[in-house]
Amino acid sequence: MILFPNAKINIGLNITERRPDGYHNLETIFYPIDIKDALEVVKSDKLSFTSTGLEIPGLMEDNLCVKGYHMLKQDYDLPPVSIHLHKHIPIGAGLGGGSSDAAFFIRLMNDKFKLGLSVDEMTDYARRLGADCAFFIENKPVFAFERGDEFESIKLDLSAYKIVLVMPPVHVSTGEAFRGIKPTPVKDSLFDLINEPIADWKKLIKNDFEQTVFKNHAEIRGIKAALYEAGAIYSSMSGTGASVFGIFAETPDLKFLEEENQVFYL
Ligand SMILES: C[C@](O)(CO)[C@H](O)COP(=O)(O)OP(=O)(O)OC[C@H]1O[C@@H](n2ccc(N)nc2=O)[C@H](O)[C@@H]1O
Ligand SMILES: Nc1ncnc2c1ncn2[C@@H]1O[C@H](COP(=O)(O)OP(=O)(O)OP(=O)(O)O)[C@@H](O)[C@H]1O
Repeated sequence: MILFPNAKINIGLNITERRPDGYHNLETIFYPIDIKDALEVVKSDKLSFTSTGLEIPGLMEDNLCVKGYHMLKQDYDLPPVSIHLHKHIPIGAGLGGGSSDAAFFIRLMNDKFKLGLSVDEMTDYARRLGADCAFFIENKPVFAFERGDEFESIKLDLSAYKIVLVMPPVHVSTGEAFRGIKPTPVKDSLFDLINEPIADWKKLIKNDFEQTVFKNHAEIRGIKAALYEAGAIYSSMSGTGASVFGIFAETPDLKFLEEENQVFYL
């Protein structure tokens, strides 16, 4: 069975308080985008994981798909499987690529082996693999809060716009981005601000990680400025970075960025 895990962007990201468990409460809007991996799982005589495409850092057993298999195996009588992942979603990009693979793995195993898991049960399993994973079970635009794994539905459709995603040759780890963050309670919730006209988002909707990540990575700040100069209605770093997206009325000419960066016209 083959599925195509997609990436996400964060529209707004406010870190509101530090939690006793060492995580942070935050507010963000998760929005699915059309940059995808390919994930295949077949029955096998032993568990294996292989990948092609982008090199995935870390050991095979640390891959979130393999962690997902061992997690489900504790509760279900699963046969060994061969997992193959073709990695296309940029890594360490703030695009949730690994988290998406993990969530799609849960969805695929539920279908393939008829585990009978509900959406809520799959979401609970996904939460255990990472704060970003749960969103990808339902995989639709949502307002997320707490660790980023509790959701309120929203109506948000950006299909009338052109979204461009720029990925510089830089890797920002989630842990690095959280270091130096000062949690700040929000005055106006993103749940309300997202309903404001998109032309007002530039002054209303912020990503708190920009203040810490831009300090060490001026090139990421530069990309955001370049997207606004190219006519973006709204631009922001996604998640903990390093990718930056721009929302345009028409497809912009960003050839000057394509030399040093991966540019995705979505
Ligand atoms: C910040 C976001 O990128 C927004 O999309 C995500 O919530 C991060 O989700 P993620 O990459 O799945 O993060 P995890 O792998 O769960 O956590 C990595 C590290 O990020 C920090 N972390 C993550 C999420 C969160 N709400 N608070 C945190 O403090 C913790 O130090 C944690 O050990
Ligand atoms: N299937 C996977 N794909 C990519 N990375 C994975 C995977 N499984 C585990 N990882 C590990 O997770 C780390 C972060 O991966 P990911 O690409 O999800 O980060 P990200 O795009 O910054 O996501 P986020 O928005 O959640 O911060 C990688 O450096 C890698 O070591």
